[in-house]
Amino acid sequence: MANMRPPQKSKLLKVVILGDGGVGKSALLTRFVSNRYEENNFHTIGVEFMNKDIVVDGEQYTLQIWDTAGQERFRALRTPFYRGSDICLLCYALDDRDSLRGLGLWRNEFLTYADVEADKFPFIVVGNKNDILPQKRQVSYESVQQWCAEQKIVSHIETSSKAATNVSDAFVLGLRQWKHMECVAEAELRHNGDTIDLTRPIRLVQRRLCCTGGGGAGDLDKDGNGDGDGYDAAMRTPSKKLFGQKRSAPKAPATNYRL
Ligand SMILES: Nc1nc2c(ncn2[C@@H]2O[C@H](COP(=O)(O)OP(=O)(O)OP(=O)(O)O)[C@@H](O)[C@H]2O)c(=O)[nH]1
Repeated sequence: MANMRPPQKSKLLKVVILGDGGVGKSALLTRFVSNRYEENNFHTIGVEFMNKDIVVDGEQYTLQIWDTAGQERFRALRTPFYRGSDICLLCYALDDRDSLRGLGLWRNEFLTYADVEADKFPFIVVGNKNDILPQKRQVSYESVQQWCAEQKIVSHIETSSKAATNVSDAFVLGLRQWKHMECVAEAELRHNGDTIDLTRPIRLVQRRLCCTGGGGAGDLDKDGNGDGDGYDAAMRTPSKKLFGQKRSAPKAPATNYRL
């Protein structure tokens, strides 16, 4: 009887993973959601998505994570799914310098089709395969840091889906960046009081928690079993954004697509 608190509502965030074919986008998603790794993955065709519930800084989130096809020939199949995104992971592989060169193109493609403002959107740069031998590395951490600075991207992390290194941290980094940008947007709204959208009173009240978070990345998994590939009720009420999204951008359909 003691613990009768009503269940906390989960915020739904749409995350899109982009990058050249073979950098390990699908492996990253599989490791994060199911804690599995497969050596021989098929190329993704179009898009696929999976859900993952996590708790960060005491708040519950459902991440709806879209894995996209990195091959150019699937461009028309993947781009319609960029709209309504909250976070974008730009991936390259540490043993493939071309995949780093491609990041700018991926970012531009995303900005075009998601219709968001570059400097107000949470991009996370993810260098995958950091388990490789040092002699196989083609991309230095420093060179990517420099590229990120030029693009005004503040979040960069190296991961390994194979060795399960920093994979959850990459998604949490995205979430924290999203939260930070929401706080900034909220502060701007307060500052320009005359432009506050009065149709969103509930959303603004919810946002009081926004800047209060602390804690580390240790509180990730809500359920621990990581099998979040189901269609969650929360998906029918995706959250609205205060930042980044340009006006009148419709949400991508919340359906279980596998093209
Ligand atoms: N060494 C190492 N290899 C990895 C890692 N992640 C993925 N790979 C390898 O890279 C291959 C490609 O991984 P995928 O996840 O299919 O790559 P993708 O980016 O989804 O590729 P597309 O579907 O074509 O866009 C896999 O078959 C693995 O062999 C990693 O962390 N370390």
